[in-house]
Amino acid sequence: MRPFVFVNLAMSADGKLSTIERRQIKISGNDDFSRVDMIKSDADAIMVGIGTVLADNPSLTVKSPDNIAKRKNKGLDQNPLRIVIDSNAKTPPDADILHKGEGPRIIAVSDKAPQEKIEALNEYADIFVGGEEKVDLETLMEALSEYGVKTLMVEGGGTLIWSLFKSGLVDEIYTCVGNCIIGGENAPTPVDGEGFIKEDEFPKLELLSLKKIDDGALMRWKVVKDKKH
Ligand SMILES: NC(=O)C1=CN([C@@H]2O[C@H](COP(=O)(O)OP(=O)(O)OC[C@H]3O[C@@H](n4cnc5c(N)ncnc54)[C@H](O)[C@@H]3O)[C@@H](O)[C@H]2O)C=CC1
Ligand SMILES: Nc1nc(O)c(N)c(N[C@@H]2O[C@H](COP(=O)(O)O)[C@@H](O)[C@H]2O)n1
Repeated sequence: MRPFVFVNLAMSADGKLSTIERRQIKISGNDDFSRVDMIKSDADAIMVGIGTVLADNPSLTVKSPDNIAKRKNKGLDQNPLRIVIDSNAKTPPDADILHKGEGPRIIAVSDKAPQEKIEALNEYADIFVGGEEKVDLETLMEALSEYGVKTLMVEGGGTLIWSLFKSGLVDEIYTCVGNCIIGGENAPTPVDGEGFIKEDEFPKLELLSLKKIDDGALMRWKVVKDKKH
């Protein structure tokens, strides 16, 4: 058993998540930010990689008072469970994700994470330990399911999204294409990592919807399971 996993990302018209300096930038507009807040507030949990925490210092909180009120009325915490994939326990103890907003957090580390760093983070978050070098995402998903997580939103970055696709752990992906060009051959893209080589390994997608949003476009894709092309 694992949660339903959907990725949400914003990329430039030339397919970049950020600049070569990995600096956080606004790619999508206000309507998209409202949409993201809504789907985040409907999710049981939200996940990012440590690369994103170090680059952007996100809080991953629900921002709109209406969305917060809706969660509270359902008896939920103000924010979904926030999860960082962090093999070496490098999350800074003063990171916004650990301090801003109410609600539980999990830092997922691998067996090689230093014990003293785990203990420091354990003051603010539960710790999941699994995987020799990198976090074992499959085992983590099973643990999240047992924890009651039915829907999991993944906010990036490209390295984590690659691992999830490689392990067949993505069900849907929202791609917001903003009206800008970033460029840079080493700038992060939605799916980085090693990349698939053979055509029959490419995850196949079905387009569920396509619409204009702000001055860009929003696509919602379903990952087609067990179909090779
Ligand atoms: N435009 C957008 O929607 C978003 C953009 N970003 C951008 O993405 C960039 C950060 O992305 P990345 O550097 O790719 O970092 P990332 O956020 O994908 O984190 C990857 C890191 O997680 C750790 N990790 C542990 N276990 C892992 C596993 N099993 N699989 C994969 N990673 C594992 C590794 O240390 C790895 O380097 C930043 O520039 C950020 O601004 C991030 C989120 C959303
Ligand atoms: N959906 C979306 N659109 C953009 O234009 C973006 N730049 C991002 N970036 C990611 O969203 C996260 C926001 O964190 P906060 O909760 O607002 O602190 C952060 O991880 C950015 O990388 N997303």
